[in-house]
Amino acid sequence: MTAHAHSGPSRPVLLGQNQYGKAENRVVRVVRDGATHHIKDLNVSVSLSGDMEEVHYSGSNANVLPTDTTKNTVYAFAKEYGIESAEQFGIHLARHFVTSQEPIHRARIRIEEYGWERIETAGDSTGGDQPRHSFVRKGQETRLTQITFDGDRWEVVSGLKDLVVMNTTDSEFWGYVKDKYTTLPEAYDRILATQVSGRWRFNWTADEQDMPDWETSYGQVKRHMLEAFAETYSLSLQQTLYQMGARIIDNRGEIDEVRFSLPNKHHFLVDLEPFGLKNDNEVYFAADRPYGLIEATILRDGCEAHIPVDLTNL
Ligand SMILES: O=c1[nH]c(=O)c2[nH]c(=O)[nH]c2[nH]1
Repeated sequence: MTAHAHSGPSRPVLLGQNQYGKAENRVVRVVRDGATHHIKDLNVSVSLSGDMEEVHYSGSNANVLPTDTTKNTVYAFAKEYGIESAEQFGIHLARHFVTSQEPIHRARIRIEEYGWERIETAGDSTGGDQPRHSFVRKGQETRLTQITFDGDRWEVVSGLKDLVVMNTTDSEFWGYVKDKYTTLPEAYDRILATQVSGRWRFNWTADEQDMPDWETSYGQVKRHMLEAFAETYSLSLQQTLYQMGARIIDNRGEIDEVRFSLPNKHHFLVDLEPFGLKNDNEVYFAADRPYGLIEATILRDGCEAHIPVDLTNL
């Protein structure tokens, strides 16, 4: 029996509009111009249509370019043609699928682009040859605060969430424990990216004490956090986290405790060798899950921890 057999003669079953492809290919392309890096970060969805009746009716795949191949093409083209703009990249892809595959008559490429800005560190304005490989994703983070008052003492915990940052070099991860389940290759030059969720507790507790300037404090905490992220040569996200907290404690006397929850947003180098292409730390697959989750509190010496371990409880 064929798949398009139908029960009654008066109501034939017909295949209507159909399309297929790989959706949401997350590709990050790094261009390394000496110490100055440039990045493009896209979410690319491929949808193809054409002579696809047979695969629906009988299951014959003779006209089907696998969706897996459309994914590979996205990554290979990121290397071969680069990503000048989302439009240019989409045009290359659409043209390729329609002109190289006889059964494919139409290609629709949808692309979302995530914007990034450079993290400017204090050194940038003075010296010309600062490394420039640190980025913060465009769009505002969400600023948070919690105030508690028991009629006597105040506790103010402020923070932020959804501040996304990336270093395209100066990050390694090696020398870790290896047991019989360990397969992770050691990395000597990897991307380090995270979506910062942080909380910091002010030591202002009594009305009589000078109240901090909350606006200035927030701006400076964020600045120190970003500078520490950009300037730390990282051997682990744990080390970077500690540096971010330590910079805040060292520079902001009004704060005694900082807690971070940092998802390790993994960027995997795509193997382009099957396509005869060398991936010289240029094309990455940005995985959304699973992710490592690195969390810790950094305290001023002699102070007690009050921020809850689970930041969602604050
Ligand atoms: O910075 C990292 N810390 C880890 O604990 C870890 N574990 C892992 O698999 N990759 C990483 N990266």
